[in-house]
Amino acid sequence: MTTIVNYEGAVERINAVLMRKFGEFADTLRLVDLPVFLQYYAFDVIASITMDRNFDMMETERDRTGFLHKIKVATKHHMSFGPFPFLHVVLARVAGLLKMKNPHNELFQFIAESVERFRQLGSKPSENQMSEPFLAKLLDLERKGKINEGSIFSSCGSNVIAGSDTTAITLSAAFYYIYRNPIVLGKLRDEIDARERAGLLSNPARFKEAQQMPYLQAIIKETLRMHPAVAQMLPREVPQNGVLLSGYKFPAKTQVGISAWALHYNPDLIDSPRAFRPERWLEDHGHTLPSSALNFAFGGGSRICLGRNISLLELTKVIPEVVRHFDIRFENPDQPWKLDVGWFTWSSYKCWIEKRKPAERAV
Ligand code: HEM
Repeated sequence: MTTIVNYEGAVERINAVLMRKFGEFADTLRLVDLPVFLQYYAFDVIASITMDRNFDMMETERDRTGFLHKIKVATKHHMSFGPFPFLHVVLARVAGLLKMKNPHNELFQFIAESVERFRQLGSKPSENQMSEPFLAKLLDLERKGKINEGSIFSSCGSNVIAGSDTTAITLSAAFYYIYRNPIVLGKLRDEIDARERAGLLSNPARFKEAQQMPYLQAIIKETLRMHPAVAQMLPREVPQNGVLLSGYKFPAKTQVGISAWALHYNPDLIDSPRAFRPERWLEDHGHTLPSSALNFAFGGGSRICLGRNISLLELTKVIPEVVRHFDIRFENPDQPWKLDVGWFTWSSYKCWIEKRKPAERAV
């Protein structure tokens, strides 16, 4: 987590844009497609952390680069053909014959421009950068001969592809659950206001301060349990000599795995799995803490998500800021959100953003 705090400046800069845009939405009474807008946010923030540049998606309120759409198309493709890896070779040949472009070409172009810019700057962060971007660290490793240019491209590309939709989906779920549950919203606001009064919460919240807020952290855990962004089974290959799992013997090279959704909603592991109850993660609640198996949104073992701490930095910083200053009113409060399940579990809902009334703030 210590290295992650290096990226706090980048997150703060992008959060300031989000807060300004929310203010504009409130002033103009706009009905907002929040999950889509949060995708713009997540793309801008991960690009800023990685390359000290952003895609200006929030400012322009559109998928300016087309990356968002292309990543969605690519993940739908992986969803359909992932279980049949041999088909990738055939499809890649067909795409080549049809002269179809790689959907990630523009992203690699964007990365190439950023690498070039950093090389010219001598890897120095720009003036308004409070912290060292990920790319500067990669170029440093390259200079020391530890990685090559291919690794720089794949690392920056992975950050954007793996770290944008996932974080946006989790944030959309967090706001959905918080604002659909007035008791949860009230408790979080009490925590925020009390900390602010005690001088323990800056404006905007520092990561270290918000990490010390038990209810906020319980909300993040419960959101990741209720709505893991990756819906697919996370596959692993059984090693030589096979393996015994739950009394079943699996031979070497068998693909085994589980989806976080199957685990997180397993009634043998958790009471009322469909209820959003952050309290279940709080130790002083007189019950046993949930099993660590219910913490599988980032996967596990040697292939566990490499960006989990970055996304926890983003969630921990942005949720209290929004809740402190804004209310959310849903277009269809009596209907559940719509879900689009593929590789990821995208959600869809519209809402009005409203400024929180000063009288409600006990500060
Ligand atoms: C809430 C947000 C996120 C969720 C729910 C999430 C979820 C996941 C999951 C389920 C995996 C597969 C793990 C496994 O097979 O055990 C994964 C892998 C990965 N994630 Fe994330 N992720 C998130 C954010 C990020 C961010 C922000 C980044 C980059 C900055 C990132 C980078 C990666 C990478 C590089 C891998 C591949 C790791 C490997 O195969 O060794 N993720 N993520």
